[in-house]
Amino acid sequence: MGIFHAILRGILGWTHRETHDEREPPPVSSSFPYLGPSIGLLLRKSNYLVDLFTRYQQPIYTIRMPFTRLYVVNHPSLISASQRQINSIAFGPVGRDFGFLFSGLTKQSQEMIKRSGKFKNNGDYDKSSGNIGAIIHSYMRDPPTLETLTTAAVASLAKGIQGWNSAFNGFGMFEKIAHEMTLALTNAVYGPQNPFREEIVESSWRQFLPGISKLLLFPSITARSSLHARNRLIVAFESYFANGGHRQASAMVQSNHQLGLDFGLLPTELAKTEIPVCLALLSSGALAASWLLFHIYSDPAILTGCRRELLVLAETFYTEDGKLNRYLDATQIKSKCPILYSTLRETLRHHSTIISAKSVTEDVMLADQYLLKKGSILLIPGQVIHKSPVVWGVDADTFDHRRFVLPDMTQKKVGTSAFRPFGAGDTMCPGRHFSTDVILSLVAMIVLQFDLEPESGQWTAPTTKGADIWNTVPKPDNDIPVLAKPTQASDKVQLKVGWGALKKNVLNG
Ligand code: HEM
Repeated sequence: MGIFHAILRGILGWTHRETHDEREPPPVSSSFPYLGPSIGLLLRKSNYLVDLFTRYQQPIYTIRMPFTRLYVVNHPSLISASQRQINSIAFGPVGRDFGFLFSGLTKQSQEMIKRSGKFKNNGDYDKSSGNIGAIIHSYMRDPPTLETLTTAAVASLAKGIQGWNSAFNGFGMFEKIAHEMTLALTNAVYGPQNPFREEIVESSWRQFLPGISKLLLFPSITARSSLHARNRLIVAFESYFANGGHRQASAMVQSNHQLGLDFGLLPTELAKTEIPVCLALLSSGALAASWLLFHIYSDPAILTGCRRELLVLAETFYTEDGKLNRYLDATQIKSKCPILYSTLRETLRHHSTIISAKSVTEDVMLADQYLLKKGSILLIPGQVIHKSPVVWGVDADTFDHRRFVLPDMTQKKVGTSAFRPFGAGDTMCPGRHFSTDVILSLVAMIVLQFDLEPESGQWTAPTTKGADIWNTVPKPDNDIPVLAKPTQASDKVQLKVGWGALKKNVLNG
């Protein structure tokens, strides 16, 4: 066994040296080339890239994996350079293949989509043509669409939070927030026939997610229950479209549906194309909101600061029957509540485990310095840059809720080569404005109405060892059971939250 091990190691080491061009980024050594990094990534996930940076401190390096090279970029100037080379370093192929993998589209449907002329020669999305990515981008930057979606999501959240008085106590905080956010986001996007209103659809979604990382290797064995859950989701979306649910939905869903018809997809295949949309919509917002709540409620100074500025913003008024109410226009939170907004940005900086992944589609020199070979994958681990003392100062590792607040109480601007929770460049998350506004609205509703206390009596940050590598905000290993007590003030003054200035219908609604 020992000899076999030594021979294999020798062969792999030799292959590694012989096939590495010295103009490429320096290789980082592994006691077992090819296999060592695969195991490291499998076990340590995004933390593996942090470990390698801590050990080698390289601005860019090469990892050799079976069948591919990974170039890992850690320095802001090289990150900027890579973001400028959008033709030779593209997200599209990685994103498209990942989308195909977890949506479960048949090979035939994949070919129909690839041949549709909606992608550029390098496999990247053609933003000028209609494809799912391009459609989401266009709607998410269209102010009337954003307004309609955010209004609907905030209304749905307000309704959900109203029910907390009786139903919340004893629930896990992450689970409860995931439920409220899932309903709010999907109600906004899918309209009155939203499939996620059925409990079985929401629970199938949660059952499907952990299987995504296992889809590459023998999924029928390793991800069996996850695949069953995905089938239930596909059936739910198929009947949603068959019943005309999309006709009452957001314009984005209608355009996606039309696109599926243009591709010539059969109804079941067309239903599958909603799986990547749901993944983009649902995978990070609830986790970000929950971590934000954790930081706010575990530190009295943050809670006081956020609550105070929200109370200043909320307008008090009397209803027709003479009752005192308070109205919060959630469109104002980002600009008028600098501490809350900064705490959200710090939460994203502190917790984000984003690894931006791009395909190298032709041989290219990065910053005139490093050769990147066609067919390789370029990775930018957000965690390394988000915790870099060079970028953020000596306290880069600590949580400072005022990090983004300037002395005049405006927000500090930070470029996307340093602050990357939403990625950057051409493929920067199109849902960032929508989700930021929805998260801030939800957290404002809770902060103004409830005191959250952990059942254990002490706030302890959960570990995240089991979080999936593809997720940009990590899932905790265990939930935090909490008690939600209405604040003293909320007994006397009823709160209403809406998206937009106080309207007549709010008074009696
Ligand atoms: C806190 C919530 C969210 C976070 C942290 C987040 C983060 C990200 C990140 C890091 C990327 C990759 C960007 C890159 O590699 O350059 C991404 C892409 C994307 N996100 Fe989000 N996202 C969030 C919410 C949303 C929502 C609500 C939507 C709604 C539709 C959405 C839609 C997308 C889409 C479609 C892409 C792919 C973009 C492309 O390929 O061009 N995201 N997101």
